[in-house]
Amino acid sequence: MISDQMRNTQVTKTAVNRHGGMQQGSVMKYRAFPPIELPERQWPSRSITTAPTWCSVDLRDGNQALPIPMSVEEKLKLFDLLVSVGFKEIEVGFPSASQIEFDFIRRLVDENRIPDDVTVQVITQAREDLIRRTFESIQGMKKVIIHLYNSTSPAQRRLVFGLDKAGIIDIATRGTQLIKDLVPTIPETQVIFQYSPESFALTEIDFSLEICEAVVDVWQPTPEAKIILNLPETVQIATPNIYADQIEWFCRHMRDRKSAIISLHTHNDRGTGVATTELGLMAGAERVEGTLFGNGERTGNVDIITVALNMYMQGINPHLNFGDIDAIRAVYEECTRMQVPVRHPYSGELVFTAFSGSHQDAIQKGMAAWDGAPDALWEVPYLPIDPKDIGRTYEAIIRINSQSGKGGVAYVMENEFGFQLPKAMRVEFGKIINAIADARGDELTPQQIYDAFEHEYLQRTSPFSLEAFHAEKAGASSPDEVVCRARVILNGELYELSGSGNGPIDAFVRALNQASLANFTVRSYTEHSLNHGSDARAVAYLQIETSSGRTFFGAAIATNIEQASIKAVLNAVNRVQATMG
Ligand SMILES: CC(=O)SCCNC(=O)CCNC(=O)[C@H](O)C(C)(C)COP(=O)(O)OP(=O)(O)OC[C@H]1O[C@@H](n2cnc3c(N)ncnc32)[C@H](O)[C@@H]1OP(=O)(O)O
Ligand SMILES: CC(C)C(=O)C(=O)O
Repeated sequence: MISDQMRNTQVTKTAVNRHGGMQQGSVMKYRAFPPIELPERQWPSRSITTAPTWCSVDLRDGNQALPIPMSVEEKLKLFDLLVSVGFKEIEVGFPSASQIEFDFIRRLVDENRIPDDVTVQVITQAREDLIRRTFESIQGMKKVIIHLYNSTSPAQRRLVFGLDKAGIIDIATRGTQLIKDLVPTIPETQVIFQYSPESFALTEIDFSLEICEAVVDVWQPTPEAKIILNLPETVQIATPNIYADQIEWFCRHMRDRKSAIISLHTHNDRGTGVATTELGLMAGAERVEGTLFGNGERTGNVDIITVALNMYMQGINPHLNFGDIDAIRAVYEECTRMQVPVRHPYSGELVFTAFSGSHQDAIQKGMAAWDGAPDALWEVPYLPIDPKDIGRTYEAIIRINSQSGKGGVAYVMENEFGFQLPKAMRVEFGKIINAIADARGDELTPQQIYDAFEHEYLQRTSPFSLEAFHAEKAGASSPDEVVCRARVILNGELYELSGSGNGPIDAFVRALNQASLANFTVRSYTEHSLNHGSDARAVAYLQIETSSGRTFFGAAIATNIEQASIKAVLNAVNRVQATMG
């Protein structure tokens, strides 16, 4: 008979299962991983000072997570890329998994594609047939890392293997022994042995140590011929400090630390793969397995590029070269059919781009202050590293939309088109661009910004236009005076003007004012050349103030600076007319 209480429990469970959704109230479905007892942990006060040994697992863990695993040709291409980036250890596959995996490894050997300073790694489960097949695949290699794994966590022991701890240790030690027995069959190959207690991070720490020491006892490594103990965070279940504690605990409790290389292999389920890896290094590990851009099972493996460039930005040479990140990304995307998200650290399309005004302003000032000397400290706000170090250009740093400000607009005008707008003009033009971006509700391209500049300042040919202008020194009696003659068209009518002043602009302005064609004074004037060589042109920027106190800029381009400045006067006056009528 079912009691009322049981019936109620069943009803509740059915309801939860049918409707799905997150558990409300007390969350009973999950629990925190127990902390590691490590009262005198050292890692929090350590820092990373040197690069670890990097091992790329793109061609194995990355590949096994792809909807369409890579072909032999794709794997070859990615392998060459990994070598060119500088990886000295590369896990090339799971040779017993498929013919493609096997054939790829054979191509590497038969076509002599493995550089002498690169060691390839192959993975196998602790099963005899798979181990033997693995040995077939590596025949003829000079050096290889054979990577044996079996899962050790309580859940996997119970659910996957149906074995107790002794049974799990037996799988690992028998696998190790078989590999050891087979090594003499490939005397031309130097074999390094790697063991992974898969799901290490979910395993009781003393059992992780017990199984690794059992494997060590079989393999018998020495300080000269070390074993690699790879301690994976196969699935992330805790905050990064727990993994760091696990690594430090393990290193401190090992019997023979000097005969082992401690390796990290983290995933990203909680989005903290980089953090766990960095803390794991602080906790004593000396090797890191991961992938480019973090490809891998589920949320991926740790992104080695991020870890390496995080070191680089702290002044540590990572000994991996990501100097052309876009080319690396292109090969990666082609081979894996994965896409690097636009906000991915260092490599995403938008990660060196600022849309917002205050960021743009600070970047523009930072870039202007940075002198580019090799020993100059990079301190451009909002750009943690110089994009050029990884082959990104400065062009896309500042992009303009309605969140942008005058600094960004000025940056685009200068960097894309060579216009050094005066400070006050930036304010005026910034507002014009902001209004356009707001109205369009879209990003403005540099060309659209230039077009707006041209339309607003350079192409103001009515109601005034200039037919001719000539200025010369007044003569010996007034050496500081300039006289000018100008032919100006206003609303289709030609005016012949003359005036004098302390320079051509002053003379022209006086001529316009004396003829009562306009009424203004000049507030500021700047000029610079626009480009060099035979087609050198000059740009003039001129700010006028009307009798009512309003100011307007005009700008003009011409092959000589005098022409540019006189046209800029009329362009400014035309803007007054267009605005005030
Ligand atoms: C965390 C990781 O990334 S580990 C690497 C995982 N990578 C891959 O699995 C990719 C390649 N794998 C494959 O191609 C296949 O799984 C193969 C070739 C390895 C094995 O194939 P199959 O034997 O057909 O299937 P399958 O993988 O399901 O085998 C499961 C069996 O292996 C056992 N097993 C799983 N892992 C191991 C291991 N490391 N050592 C020994 N036995 C293992 C399981 O307990 C299970 O045994 P059971 O059949 O008695 O229940
Ligand atoms: C085999 C091990 C190292 C692995 O891939 C993992 O734990 O993710």
